[in-house]
Amino acid sequence: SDNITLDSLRDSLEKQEDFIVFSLIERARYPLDSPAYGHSSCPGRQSCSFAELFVRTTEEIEAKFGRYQNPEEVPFFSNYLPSSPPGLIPSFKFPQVLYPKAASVNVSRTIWEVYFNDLLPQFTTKGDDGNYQQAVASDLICLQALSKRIHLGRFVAEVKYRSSPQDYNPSIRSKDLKTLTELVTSEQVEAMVVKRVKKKAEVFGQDVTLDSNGNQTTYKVDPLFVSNLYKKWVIPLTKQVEVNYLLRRLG
Ligand SMILES: O=C(O)C(=O)C[C@]1(C(=O)O)C=C[C@@H](O)C=C1
Repeated sequence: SDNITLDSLRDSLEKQEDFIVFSLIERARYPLDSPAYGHSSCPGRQSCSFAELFVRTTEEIEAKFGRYQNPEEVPFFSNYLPSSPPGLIPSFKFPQVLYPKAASVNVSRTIWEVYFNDLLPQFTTKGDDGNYQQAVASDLICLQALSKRIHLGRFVAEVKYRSSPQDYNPSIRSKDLKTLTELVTSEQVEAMVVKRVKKKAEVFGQDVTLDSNGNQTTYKVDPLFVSNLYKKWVIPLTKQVEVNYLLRRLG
């Protein structure tokens, strides 16, 4: 856990951008497919959407096979997860970096709501092609990628705190959200991230054609949508995770 530095975490955040852009591109292959988000029957509960049922069921299987042994992974429906049968998962000791009382900081609910209500209709076309399983499987990949990125804020906060606890302690004690937010903010880094993800969306998502007549470049996902996603949601939620984590750091 001593090997983790702010630079290594920023490196990880940068690599995760590739996966986030690719997963958005993959989901954008299908239209909105809105029936997948309407209600269907859900065992043991009154009702839930087809998408929610798919995510719950997949998380159950992934939990059994050890996905959440890695503290970087955060499920959307932690209440229903089964434990793994003894001996199934090869043993591995993940470094324990997080402060136990702050590790459970979680914005999964917000990510879920923002993704389905705000984001999805923006980067998919209108329409229904019946590929509901494929669409929600791609949604889950996007959701997991966004959640992992945003919840990495817990590790970023831990590393920042360890490097200068004296800077943070007074604001943690007085629960001063404004100062804590200022302390974790680097506007320069944020501007660079937003610019870089736009470029990645341009490079990874441009439609490739051999036709040299039309020189109008088109993209599978609008690069401006991707940079706005980061500016409006991904970075602010990461900072919210950082601040909420710090608030529990002395508990
Ligand atoms: O790199 C950091 O220091 C972070 O805290 C991560 C992050 C981000 O979400 O990309 C968030 C807050 C900072 O203002 C800069 C960047």
